[in-house]
Amino acid sequence: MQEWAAAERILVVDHQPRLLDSLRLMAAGHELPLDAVETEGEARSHLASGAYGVLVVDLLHPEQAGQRLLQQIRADGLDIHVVVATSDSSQEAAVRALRGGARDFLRKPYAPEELLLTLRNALEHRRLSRENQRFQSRLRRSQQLYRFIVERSPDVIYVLDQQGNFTFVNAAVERMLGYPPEALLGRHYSVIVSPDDVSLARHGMDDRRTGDRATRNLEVRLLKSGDARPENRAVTVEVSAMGIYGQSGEEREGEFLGTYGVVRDITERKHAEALIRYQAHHDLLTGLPNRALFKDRLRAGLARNQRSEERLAVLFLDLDRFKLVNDSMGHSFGDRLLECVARRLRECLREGDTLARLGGDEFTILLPAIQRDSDPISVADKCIAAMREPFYLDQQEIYLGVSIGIAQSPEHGETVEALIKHADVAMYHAKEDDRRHVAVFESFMSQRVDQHVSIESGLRQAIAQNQLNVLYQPQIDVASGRITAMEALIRWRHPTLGTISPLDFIPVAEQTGSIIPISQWLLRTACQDMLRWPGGSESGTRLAVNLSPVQLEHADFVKDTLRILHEVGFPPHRLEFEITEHLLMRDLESVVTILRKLSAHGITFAVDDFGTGYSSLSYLQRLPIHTLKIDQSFVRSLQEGREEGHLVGAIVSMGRSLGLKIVAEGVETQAQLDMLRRLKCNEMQGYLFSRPQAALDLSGEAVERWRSAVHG
Ligand SMILES: Nc1nc2c(ncn2[C@@H]2O[C@H](COP(=O)(O)O[C@H]3[C@@H](O)[C@H](n4cnc5c(=O)[nH]c(N)nc54)O[C@@H]3COP(=O)(O)O)[C@@H](O)[C@H]2O)c(=O)[nH]1
Repeated sequence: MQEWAAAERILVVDHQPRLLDSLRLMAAGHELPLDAVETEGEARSHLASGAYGVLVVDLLHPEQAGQRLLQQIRADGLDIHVVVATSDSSQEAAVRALRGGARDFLRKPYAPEELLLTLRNALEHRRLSRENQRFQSRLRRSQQLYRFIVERSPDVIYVLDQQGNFTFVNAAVERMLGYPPEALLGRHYSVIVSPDDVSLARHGMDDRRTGDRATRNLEVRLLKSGDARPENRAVTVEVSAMGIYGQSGEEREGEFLGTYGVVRDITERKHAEALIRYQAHHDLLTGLPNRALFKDRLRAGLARNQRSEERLAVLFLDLDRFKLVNDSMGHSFGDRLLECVARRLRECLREGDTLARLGGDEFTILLPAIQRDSDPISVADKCIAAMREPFYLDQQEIYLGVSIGIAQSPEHGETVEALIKHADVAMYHAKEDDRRHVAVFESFMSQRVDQHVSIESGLRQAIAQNQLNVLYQPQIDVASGRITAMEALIRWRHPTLGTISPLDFIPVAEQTGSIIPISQWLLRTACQDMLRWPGGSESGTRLAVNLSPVQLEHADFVKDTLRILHEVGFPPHRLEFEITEHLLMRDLESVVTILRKLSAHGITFAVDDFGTGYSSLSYLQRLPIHTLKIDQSFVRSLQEGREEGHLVGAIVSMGRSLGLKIVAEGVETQAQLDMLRRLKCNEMQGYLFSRPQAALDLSGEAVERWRSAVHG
């Protein structure tokens, strides 16, 4: 429908020119927006402009123009307030006029005041009508808006009656819970509430309170429509609800009418919250508890133990050689390996125990109630045995190993921090125990850890700052007095700690990976020294270099070794690597492969500390072994008639039968030398001949001293 302009005009159509003139005068005097025309044609063209809201027409216009104009207005549906002015004073005329669409009727002749009043009323009526239309239209728009908002709301909006039955619910209920709104109308709200939450919902969904006291964000579980069991179809929602009370009109003021509420699906938020909570307490890679959760459980365990006088134990685990695998195989491989490690460790534990990953390759175990002192050690042994088994990942066979430190409460600490720290300290000790890989905390260990820390940080600069040097100790053929080999032994002159034994820093270097650059530096330096040494060019004098198991696991070990020999110009057949039996306990197959590769270039191998490790000797035939070095402990206890004498004799004859050279280590006395000679062991190394010496000290004079020691 047409909107009327604010300033609507009045059109008067009459065949009496004098009347029209007087009307114009009157209109001008009263500032009425009035136009007066005489003919039907003029009237039509004025009306066509759309500017007229009131028409005064004489029905007795000579050519029935008034009738036609009325018909036209009706036919076109024009919203014009028509006032009929006629001299026909009959009642029928008035009725006819009103039927014809007129709103007012004026009898002619009329007084100007009468017309003026009628026109003012007409204009006022028009104004009120326009205002009403505007109001209606605003109302319609706002209703549409509210309907739009309510229907499109992602939240369920509902109204319950006094009994708690739905009287309104928007379409969101179908999206959220699958019920068409009409299916819920008239039904009690409890039909959609999870059975466990019905009493909770009672306080919220049909809450009679209003304002600040009304229910806000009450968490309940609603049920999705469907046949599934309630626990499978619950949706967690947040309900805000309040009572509705009569205000005026139909209802009594203050009368309780029902409840109005909004329901928001917070499933995703709950998931996000749960995930955040989970992330805060778990290691995302392995899914194990993290440090925070481990500490919580340990704290709870300690509190429980205080009441029950039970004891608990903390095991601190650090993987051996993980850093090497991670560096050489890449971090994603390392990550997957850690997942396998976590699974394997988990299988070694009982239900109530906690296995946590602290980060990197460090894990902790909480044994909350130990019965016997030996329980933690049994668990540790189980973990060590499990970790000794190879891992198979991407068609690769990986050997790791683990070292475990143990601290028990109350004897090793009664707080979370003390127990974890002491288990950690014991773990460092376990790392150095090449055989058992497990250690229970003892107070002296703390000092060693401080030293360990300064060794670890100092090692990084040791090469660059020229703090490393090599000493040499000869191996002598006592039959000929000839030096058969020189063993290179590393030393570290620490700027504050003084000279540090390789026994103290080699294990740290192995753990941190710095053994690789250190060993490369030693090989290069020793080869260069040997070439410079006056006796070094004596044909057949070999250079003996100790090999760390960690070096063998380094992917480029063979390539790097051959490169260094080539760069220095040292003949490979003069190099002998000393390996320990413990190395063979790890992964014999890959050790065989690597040793054979080097052996193909002439490099020889000696088994160091022979007799202290591997029980099976079958490896001697599989590996390219050239020399057996009888461990110092056998030599030290060599005394006439003691069992070790037979053992050394057996080693010598077994070695001979395999075509191996036998070297006795740690020979300190003439008596030992004589015994070894009688046992047909002619190659020896030990303080009796020489302590390890710097390259410069290995003069011809020293060599003479050794020869005289041999020949007495
Ligand atoms: N991976 C590497 N390991 C190395 C390297 N250099 C040394 N080591 C290993 O460290 C351990 C301790 O070595 P060190 O303190 O040098 O002791 C050696 C000799 O000094 C000592 N020895 C020799 N003769 C005697 C003796 O008559 N009595 C006595 N009490 N000790 C003696 O024995 C050690 C040599 O042992 P071995 O290697 O088994 O022949 C030691 O395990 C070294 O292997 C290195 O560069 N890399």
